[in-house]
Amino acid sequence: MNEADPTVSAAAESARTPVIEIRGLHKAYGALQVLRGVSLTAPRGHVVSLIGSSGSGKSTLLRCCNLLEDSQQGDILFEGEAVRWRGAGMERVPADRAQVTRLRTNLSMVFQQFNLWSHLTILQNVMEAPVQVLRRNPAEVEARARALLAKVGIGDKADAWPAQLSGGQQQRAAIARALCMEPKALLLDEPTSALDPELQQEVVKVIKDLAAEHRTMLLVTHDMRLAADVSDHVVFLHQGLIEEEGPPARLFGAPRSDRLRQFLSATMAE
Ligand SMILES: Nc1ncnc2c1ncn2[C@@H]1O[C@H](COP(=O)(O)OP(=O)(O)OP(=O)(O)O)[C@@H](O)[C@H]1O
Repeated sequence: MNEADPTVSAAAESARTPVIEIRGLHKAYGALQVLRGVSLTAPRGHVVSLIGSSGSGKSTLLRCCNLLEDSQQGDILFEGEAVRWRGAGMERVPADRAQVTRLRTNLSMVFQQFNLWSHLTILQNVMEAPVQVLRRNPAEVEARARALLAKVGIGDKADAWPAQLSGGQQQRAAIARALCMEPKALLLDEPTSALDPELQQEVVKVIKDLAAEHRTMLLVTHDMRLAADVSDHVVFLHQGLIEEEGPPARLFGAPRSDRLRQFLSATMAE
């Protein structure tokens, strides 16, 4: 690499900048403190999984990342750029609507319940936001949407309605929809939890393929095998704090905290 070339060093610097960085995040719903000072980093091309008991704050943390939820304290950085706030504490809200839009369109979310629009076909679902929100060329978006539907194995369902698809197919359509925004990262909130075990595997395969392509992903999951298989880094949350984190082999193979050991043995026993 030519260090003297400013374009080369700028590209290298940008590759090193995490897509998402959270520093000391606090979030409460009224009197309920859900996040109590959480920091995490999603480096470019890495998969970071959030695990923990029900109610530990995993989904809330994910939703705070793309500002679907407000937070009262702490920093959220997207590609090194800190979210700007106005107000403080329970009054704190993002100050810059354009920044919020930029962040949301670059951090595409996949929900547990798919959230496809029932009045649109599968192809229309995938094309809707790039065309209507990003104002991209419809013909180019359609070509990309069809390629993505083929990639997730439902190329023949483009003209079907969501209700005509199985849960696994709907979730794969939702992943294609998220990818069609050409986001910098995918935020996946328990993408397999609403599915029967045999349908989970279809979605697991797609997520593994995306991990193999080095897509940046933040994944909330109760599926420890999935977390172990796809993650570069696993974060165990307990009551709104990070109890333990590390590479999956270490975290699952040699957990250090009693709480993580208990959580893993209870989860494996299910
Ligand atoms: N909109 C809300 N209003 C009030 N309380 C909420 C809201 N959303 C979540 N909570 C509470 O915040 C806590 C954390 O919820 P969250 O969904 O983040 O947990 P989780 O770790 O993702 O749980 P699960 O694995 O069951 O999805 C829970 O006690 C939950 O009841």
